[in-house]
Amino acid sequence: MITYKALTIAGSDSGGGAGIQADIKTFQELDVFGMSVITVLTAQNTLGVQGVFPQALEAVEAQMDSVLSDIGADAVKTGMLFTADIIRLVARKLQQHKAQNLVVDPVMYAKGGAQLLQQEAMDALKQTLLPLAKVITPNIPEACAILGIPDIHNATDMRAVAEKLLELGPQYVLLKGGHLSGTQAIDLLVAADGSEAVSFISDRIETPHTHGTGCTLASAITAELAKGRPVNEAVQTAKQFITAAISHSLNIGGGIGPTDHGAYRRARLHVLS
Ligand SMILES: Nc1ncnc2c1ncn2[C@@H]1O[C@H](COP(=O)(O)OP(=O)(O)O)[C@@H](O)[C@H]1O
Ligand SMILES: Cc1ncc(COP(=O)(O)O)c(N)n1
Repeated sequence: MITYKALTIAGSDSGGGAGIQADIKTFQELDVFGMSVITVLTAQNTLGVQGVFPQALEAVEAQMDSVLSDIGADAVKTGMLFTADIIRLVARKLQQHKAQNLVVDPVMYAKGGAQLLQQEAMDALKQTLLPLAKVITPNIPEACAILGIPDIHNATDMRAVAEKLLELGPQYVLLKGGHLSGTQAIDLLVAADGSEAVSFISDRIETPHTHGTGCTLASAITAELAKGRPVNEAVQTAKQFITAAISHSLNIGGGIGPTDHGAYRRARLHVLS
């Protein structure tokens, strides 16, 4: 029986691989009841982003009030927010509704390069949203853009970058290493309470089809936090989930295909049967 509830506040990806669609699929696969607040509609496919349509602030506010005043959420994730006004509104409403277990994925670019956060929204992200987060999940280019430093190119530099991000106020930083080269995909978790840094390592899978991997990882963390799991365990399950999804990624469309959100469940059923 599903007893836990998770909310995603993010952009819609018409192509189904990232954004709200990836998040809801992931919540469902991890046995958590999924809800959504849509901030932006994107016209998007495997080839790129053809259109970006931010929703009216009243529409974002009304969705948040509807969901959080009645159903509530055990954990909340934010993804594509696009404008400074939407970021400030979302931060204010999260505080008003005393949202628990907030995961902030500071989405800035799509895999094809399209901009998913306006340049002038960076300050609002840093000042209003990151300090509310239990976990933030930047990839390396996002982490370096937030800090205003040049991109890093090796795993040994990840620790310093992740620790610098803690100064912005989140309780945990999961710095994702998917953008580095090398035979492994390494993500690093650091905590503001001074506990040991932990690396989550998988083999790097040779595939171009990684559309939505960041959204999927962050929503899997959110689902596990909704169940009351500690952050370390939530990230561990999420890393297994995304690794299975990338291992079975889908060669659909003519560009960067999505991952298979059902692969983790099927692998577990196979082991259990
Ligand atoms: N080729 C790959 N093989 C295995 N894991 C990967 C690969 N690419 C990314 N990952 C993992 O997918 C997740 C998303 O990572 P990343 O690509 O860095 O973020 P984003 O999707 O936000 O750009 C991370 O857990 C990362 O380690
Ligand atoms: C609506 C939306 N949100 C987020 C992403 C980023 O996707 P990724 O997980 O590949 O970084 C995207 N392409 N579209």
